[in-house]
Amino acid sequence: MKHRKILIVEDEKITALDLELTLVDLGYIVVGSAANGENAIEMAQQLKPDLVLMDIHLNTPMLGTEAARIIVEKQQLPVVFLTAYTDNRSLDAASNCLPYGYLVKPFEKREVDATIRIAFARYDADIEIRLSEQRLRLALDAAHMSVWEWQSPSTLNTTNTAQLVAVDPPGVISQPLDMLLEHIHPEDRIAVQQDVENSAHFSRIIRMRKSQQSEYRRVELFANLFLWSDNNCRVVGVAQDVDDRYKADEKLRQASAVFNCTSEGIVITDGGRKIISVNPAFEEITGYELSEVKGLDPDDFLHARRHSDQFYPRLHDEGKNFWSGEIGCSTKSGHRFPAWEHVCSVYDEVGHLTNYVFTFSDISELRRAEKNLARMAYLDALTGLGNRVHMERVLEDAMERRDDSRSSVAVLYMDLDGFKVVNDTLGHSEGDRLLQILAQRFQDSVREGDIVTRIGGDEFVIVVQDIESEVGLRKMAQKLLRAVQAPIELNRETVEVSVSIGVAISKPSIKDFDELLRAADTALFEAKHQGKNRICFYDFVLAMESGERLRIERHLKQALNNHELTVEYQPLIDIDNQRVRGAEALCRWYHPELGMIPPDRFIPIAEQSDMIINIGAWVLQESCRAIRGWLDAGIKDVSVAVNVSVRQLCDTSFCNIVAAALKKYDLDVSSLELEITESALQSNDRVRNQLDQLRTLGVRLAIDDFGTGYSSLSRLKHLPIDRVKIDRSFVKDLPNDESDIEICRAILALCKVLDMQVTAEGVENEAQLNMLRDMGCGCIQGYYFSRSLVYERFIEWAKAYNKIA
Ligand SMILES: Nc1nc2c(ncn2[C@@H]2O[C@H](COP(=O)(O)O[C@H]3[C@@H](O)[C@H](n4cnc5c(=O)[nH]c(N)nc54)O[C@@H]3COP(=O)(O)O)[C@@H](O)[C@H]2O)c(=O)[nH]1
Repeated sequence: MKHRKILIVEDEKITALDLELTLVDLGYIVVGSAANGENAIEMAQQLKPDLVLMDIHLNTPMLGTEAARIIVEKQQLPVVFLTAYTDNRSLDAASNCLPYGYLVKPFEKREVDATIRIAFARYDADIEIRLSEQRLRLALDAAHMSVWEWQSPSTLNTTNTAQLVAVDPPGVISQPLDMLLEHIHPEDRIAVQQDVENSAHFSRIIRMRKSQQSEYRRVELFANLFLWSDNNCRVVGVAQDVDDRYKADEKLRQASAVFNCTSEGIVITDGGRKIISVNPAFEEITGYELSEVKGLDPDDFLHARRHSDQFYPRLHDEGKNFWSGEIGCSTKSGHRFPAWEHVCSVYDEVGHLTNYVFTFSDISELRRAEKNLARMAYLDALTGLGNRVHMERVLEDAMERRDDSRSSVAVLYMDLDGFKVVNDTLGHSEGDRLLQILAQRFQDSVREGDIVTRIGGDEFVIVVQDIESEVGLRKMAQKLLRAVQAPIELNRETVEVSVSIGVAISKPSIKDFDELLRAADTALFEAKHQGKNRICFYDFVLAMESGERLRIERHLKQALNNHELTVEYQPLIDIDNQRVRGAEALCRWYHPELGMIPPDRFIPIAEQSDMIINIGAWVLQESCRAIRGWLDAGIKDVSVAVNVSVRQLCDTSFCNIVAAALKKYDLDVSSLELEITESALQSNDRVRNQLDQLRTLGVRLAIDDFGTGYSSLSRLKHLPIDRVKIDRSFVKDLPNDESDIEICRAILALCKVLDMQVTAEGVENEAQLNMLRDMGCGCIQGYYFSRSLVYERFIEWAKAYNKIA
């Protein structure tokens, strides 16, 4: 206690000297003596005393209390005031400096000693408290904690000004509770208020923010309620910023939920791949429990094949730290399943491998679905047969194999005859039913290795591999013909259809499957052309014809532009008045190199593309131009019959084309007749609509080649038809063939009832003419009268005929 340094501040020199002597006598060191406040502040800084004895009433501009305040503020030195008398103002000012004692002049030595000793003792205790507070503050700071204190909880309400002392690094926050509550998230405020009012001890995590601008952070409040000795209640607690921990916990909780609830199996191992943990999905998928696999390497029991020795080292070397891929896995019962697995390595903060995480899912379902999809991609949904893609695959494979073994492959290309009629008349569901029944019949008719496919609409292709002989193939095709011919029982009706079959056998000259298929298609085309319901094999002649077809197709595109087409007119004779009643317009093609190409060669080719639309429109124009010319040349009451293909009728602008041609040449609608084949009439609704429109326009319609198609005589009455043309095949053998006679008679009789006119075509001799006239046929066309004539020749011919007749 002694040898402590003391600074005396006293303006009365004698008092100062007396005090100094007393202090020295008591064993203290007097470091200096100041007579005014300014000196005192300076000396306190330079001499660094342990205590200042300060006269309250310095007789200088700066008061002792003011000088003491500055010294305490700057140096936190203990101050003891010296005073001879004390007024209240001086005492209040002195109290604000928190002095460590008062000495009243004149001093008693013992009193001086006691006061200074007490002052030092208190000061030392304060230092201790300050140090411990500092330590606490540092500890709180390190723990992200604040201390808060609040008095009188019994009077708590938000307007209460009770003080809350929060030690919040770096400083102490002191604010009323309602202000503090403002910093608490609205949803947490009531709970905090209730805790403070009602609980002796509580802890709670709340959301709090430092200012309006800052974000809410999670803070954990701990508090205890104390009853102070003055009977006041206090709540004292700490608030710890746990936001980072809370977020980390939240992530852990989420990770744990994923771990427990995901449908993917998860295995966590240590760095040596010994299993530490597995999730419920792992147990569900594999049937193993954790206790059974703990400490095992997944490669030892889960993976059907171990990862290679390089696999794990490569995982680290490549720096990706994860791998994904398909792998075979086994369950506890030995069942194998395909799995999609992710392997991920985990490192600590210094880069040491600590864990592996394996996640995997059973992808058996996916693989099954993929297989089904693939199957569906090759399957015709309606019939269950393979589809075009399947057929092409099979054929391609078979052709490739043929290269190895020199065996042959055959394709039977089949197209139903008359399927459209069934579809249009009985409806699509009956059409579908028919296709299903026939698909089954085809299946039943072939051998096991033969592949039956439906490649679209009513087209079927059968691929026959390793064929033994052409004879066997022919037999097979005939069997198929018969299978189709047998009556088919649908839901509403029993129907009969037939099929045309084109057959092609692979030859060394046929390079690929596409070519083989084209060959079969060419043969099919020929089968249709020859009258349907038959088999046609692709051979040399057909190859030539097909080559010719390609040539025609190529040249035909230019024929119209190159003015190679012309129209000729074959007279139609009215038997009753023996006059020319008109002509049929017949298209001719004179190619500069290929020569004259007859219409039955190029028209079917034009009909396979839109070329027929342009050619047909051109023939119509020419025909109208011809009528106008004949009228102007004085040949009255003639009309022209123009052939119209089904493709033209499907073209929605056809009616307008007809109307425009008539208008252009100022013709009456009666001067035009359109000839439509029976099959065109049965095509589809679009065609029927066009025919109705043409009818409304006033154009007359005729059925060409009647009897060769599918129209029954009884169906005639439902068709928008004015004239029927008896096909020349029924005329050819008149007057000798009984059945032809019957057919012609029946057609004529029915047309009479239905009030339809009749033309017989292909009349080549007088006997045919006489018989048809006797049967009541009104109009005749044929070589007997004339072949087709060019426009100018027709004028001469018609004038001459009318004169003679
Ligand atoms: N869509 C279109 N089709 C057309 C057009 N021009 C012609 N054709 C069709 O081409 C087919 C063949 O016609 P073509 O070689 O002209 O033969 C016609 C006549 O020459 C022939 N005929 C006439 N009388 C006799 C005869 O006494 N004997 C005999 N052997 N043949 C004869 O008949 C054909 C006319 O037949 P049709 O049309 O059925 O009345 C033919 O199908 C034409 O329709 C065209 O511009 N568009």
